[in-house]
Amino acid sequence: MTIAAQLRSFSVDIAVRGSRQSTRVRVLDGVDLTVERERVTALVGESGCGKSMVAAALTGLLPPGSTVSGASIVDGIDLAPDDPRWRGLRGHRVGLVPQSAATSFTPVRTVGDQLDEVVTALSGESTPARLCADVGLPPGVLSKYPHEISGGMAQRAAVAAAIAGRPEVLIADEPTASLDPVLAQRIWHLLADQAEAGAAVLVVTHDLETMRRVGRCDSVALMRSGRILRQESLEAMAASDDDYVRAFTEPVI
Ligand SMILES: Nc1ncnc2c1ncn2[C@@H]1O[C@H](COP(=O)(O)OP(=O)(O)OP(=O)(O)O)[C@@H](O)[C@H]1O
Repeated sequence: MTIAAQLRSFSVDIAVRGSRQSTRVRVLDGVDLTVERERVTALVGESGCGKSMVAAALTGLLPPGSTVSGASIVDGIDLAPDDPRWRGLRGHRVGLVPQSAATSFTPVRTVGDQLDEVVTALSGESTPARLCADVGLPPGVLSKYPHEISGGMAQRAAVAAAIAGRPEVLIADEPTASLDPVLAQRIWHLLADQAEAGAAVLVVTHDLETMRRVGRCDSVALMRSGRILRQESLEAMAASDDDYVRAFTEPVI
């Protein structure tokens, strides 16, 4: 298996502005994580432990003014947060399904126009209609504005946009958060298909159960307080008798 993206001893401090002065807060603290090609890796952990920051670190989208140490390596390149090469990588080599899918679309243009723009910009082989079909969206969605579709539909449209360029690394931040179980399974299958086609897929999720049922969870990285506690197979993790670990695996195994 080949590593497609990696964080090595990666720490991030972000500036938090108070009413009088700003302070720096450590949000990632020596994170080690590997995301391999042809595999689906789940990133789990309690709320606020830093999962979205990991997604941001691997897509060059950390908050402005962040100070980092360690390495964030994508496609073999060690990239600082302000490296201009991120622009060329995003979409083509690294795709992101953001946590706030609905707000990732501009409100003033139709979903179809925006997907069309993404396909053109990325020289993608698919079409907006085919991408919609892939993620289980009815074709009528293409003529709608983002405020006219449900949160779950926006979520699927965001997945469609992220896979338009067939990125080698696909990072999805809670892609099934506002979906019913049937649609959630469909999205998991879709992500598994991307891995099957060779992509390295990292999914931030609280839904290991559906992931396991779909049968595609090759590795689980467990976070707490800005650190990765362990990264291993779901079965290996389930064998742990640590209370924090069991809280994530017990409902699943
Ligand atoms: N823009 C910001 N300003 C200040 N603090 C932030 C900002 N974004 C995130 N944080 C803090 O960074 C830490 C990590 O946040 P992050 O969103 O990565 O957590 P998470 O594990 O994804 O949480 P959740 O599961 O609730 O989405 C948290 O303590 C959060 O409060």
